Amino acid sequence: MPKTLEGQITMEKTPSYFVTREAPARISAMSRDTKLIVVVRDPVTRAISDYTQTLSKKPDIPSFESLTFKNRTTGLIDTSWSAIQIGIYAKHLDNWLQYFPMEQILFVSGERLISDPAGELGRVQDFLGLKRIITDKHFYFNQTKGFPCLKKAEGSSKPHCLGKTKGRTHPNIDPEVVQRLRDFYRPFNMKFYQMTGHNFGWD
Ligand SMILES: Nc1ncnc2c1ncn2[C@@H]1O[C@H](COP(=O)(O)OS(=O)(=O)O)[C@@H](OP(=O)(O)O)[C@H]1O
Repeated sequence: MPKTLEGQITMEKTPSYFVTREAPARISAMSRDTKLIVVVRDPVTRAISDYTQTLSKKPDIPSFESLTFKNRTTGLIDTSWSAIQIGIYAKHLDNWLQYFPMEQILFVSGERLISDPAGELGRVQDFLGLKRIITDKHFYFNQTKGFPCLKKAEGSSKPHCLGKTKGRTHPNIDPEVVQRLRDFYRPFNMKFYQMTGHNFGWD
């Protein structure tokens, strides 16, 4: 990490840190004051999104339904499949809480980032002790993309949406499998709401 001067904030973005066992100890050893921001979304949608991304690179992989189960007949979920494992947020958070207090971690709702991007970024700015510079007036809803986009990209006067790899159409998944996954995640989600003091409304 580069040295941070007075009045500067250094940011680093690596999604996999949240689920990497060694990351909290290493980051804490570097700086105990580090603030951590994690974007979380409904773990079932997250798993399907994860699968959709892999499918776009390797079209020959087995179906989502077959990867979900260790044994489809008994309904035993394959928790070693990373698409499933990553969504057990309470377990990963437990690991971080061994090194960082809850006050240093902000969980951003992926759902609200879409429905109210300025509101969610308001929380981020407050958490970082920044003035609320980014507000509603910076966004518009792009009907073609189906997502909020920036009215002007940084250093440009043109609107800017996220790229093609963000906001892909998900495949249809057998509703029974989706329900089984909802049942699987419910207790972990409840624990996560308790730990964060925030109901993300996934159930
Ligand atoms: N404004 C806006 N525009 C487009 N997409 C948006 C936006 N806000 C949030 N999202 C959601 O971001 C999801 C992809 O982000 P990821 O961090 O998973 O992408 S990546 O894994 O780093 O490629 C992506 O997930 P999918 O819909 O599953 O593709 C989007 O739902």
